Amino acid sequence: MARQVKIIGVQVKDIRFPTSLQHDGSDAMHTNPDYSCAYVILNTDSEHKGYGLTFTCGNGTEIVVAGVNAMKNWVVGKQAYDIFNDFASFWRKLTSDSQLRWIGPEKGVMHLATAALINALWDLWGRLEGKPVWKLLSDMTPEQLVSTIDFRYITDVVTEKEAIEMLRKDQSKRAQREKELLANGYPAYTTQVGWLGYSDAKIKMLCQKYLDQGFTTFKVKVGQNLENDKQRCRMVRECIGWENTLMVDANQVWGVQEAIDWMIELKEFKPLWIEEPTSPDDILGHATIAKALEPHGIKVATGEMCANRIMFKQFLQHNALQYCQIDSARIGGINEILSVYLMARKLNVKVCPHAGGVGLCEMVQHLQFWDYICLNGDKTGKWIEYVDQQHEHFKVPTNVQNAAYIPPLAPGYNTEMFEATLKDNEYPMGKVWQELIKQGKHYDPR
Ligand SMILES: C[C@H](O)[C@@H](O)CC(=O)C(=O)O
Ligand SMILES: [Mg+2]
Repeated sequence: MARQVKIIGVQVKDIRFPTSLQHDGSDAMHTNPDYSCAYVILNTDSEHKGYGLTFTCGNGTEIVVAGVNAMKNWVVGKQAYDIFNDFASFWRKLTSDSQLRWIGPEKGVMHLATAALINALWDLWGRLEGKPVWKLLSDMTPEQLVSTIDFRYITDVVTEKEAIEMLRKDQSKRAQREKELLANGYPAYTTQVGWLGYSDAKIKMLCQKYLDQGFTTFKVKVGQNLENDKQRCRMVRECIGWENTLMVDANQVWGVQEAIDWMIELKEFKPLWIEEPTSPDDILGHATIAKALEPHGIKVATGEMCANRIMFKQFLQHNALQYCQIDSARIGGINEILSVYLMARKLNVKVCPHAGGVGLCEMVQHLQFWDYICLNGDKTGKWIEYVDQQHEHFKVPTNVQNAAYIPPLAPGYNTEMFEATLKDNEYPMGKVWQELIKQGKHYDPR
């Protein structure tokens, strides 16, 4: 019989890191991000807690915090296993609250807040079972796994029955794949060389650093200035050579034709993909770009700002992406992300998770490990993004060795931050922010 563990309280904090000071995380659209998160702590009547977060870029985190506060009554007072044993129904109730859904539905701030809460629930579940989340997922029967997913709006691409069949197909291979993954890890690519605000000297130094660490796949930000993009791509190619892989990321700055024209100018650098070439909502625009760039050998990647499974469904249905970049904190947490993996598998599209942000590397690895063990079994031409930032604030940070993510063994979703981090980085009263505000050094949009 399932244990009785009651959720007795939800705390949510606005945690920010002043990354804009060094231009860490900068791109053509987000020129001054302060990597931040709405950080959720689920208190229970046991010794266990659950920790979850959703990523933000600084200002606005307080709105996501308000979103979590508006939803927390769905969780407080509930038995954790009542949620886990009928997770899809709980997820649907949370995202379909008859009043709150008007300010979504299933998108924007409310869906970020959903992700933070749902991520905390999965962390709690992993801790209660004494398993890292990737293992919790991988040990589920196909029926149990599918019972966590709300299939509303996606059965025209994948039904529950088909999902169970897909998962059953490779059930006998799970143990061998898990062993292989624990031994070799999962390939990572790095974006750390590519933030748009970095100087040439810093980019060259970082290329060498990550080459020395064994990385063979690198991503560079583009889209602000064509001549500057050419110069930086040339410089990065000179550092990493032509045998290694380069991707470029425009973070939505272009219109459709502009994206095509700009990328034809950059094709001499042989980028594998152009990421987020245009508005994240423009499915047919992405399809047009993908078609136009196909003869030039450039694929389209997107997903870090894809609002929900329905948008992903249409991107996948319309060949609007060739690399599907699920994000662990953008759509409504693991339950919804699993449905995207299932659709991508059915339609034969590669998933390469997005991880540029706080805690995203920590979380998203679990999902890709599960995909490898239970669904896909193939790592060829796939990577998990790796950015080398804010890991020191997590109790169990990512472990990337020789450009491969090594599966964590600690229970949970790797989302717990140190107490000192929460105290010092809480916005605006934490020590870090009080000092910056006093010195006038914090980001000011004016
Ligand atoms: C604002 C974030 O750093 C963003 O640039 C991340 C991103 O696009 C990526 O990692 O990809
Ligand atoms: Mg990106």
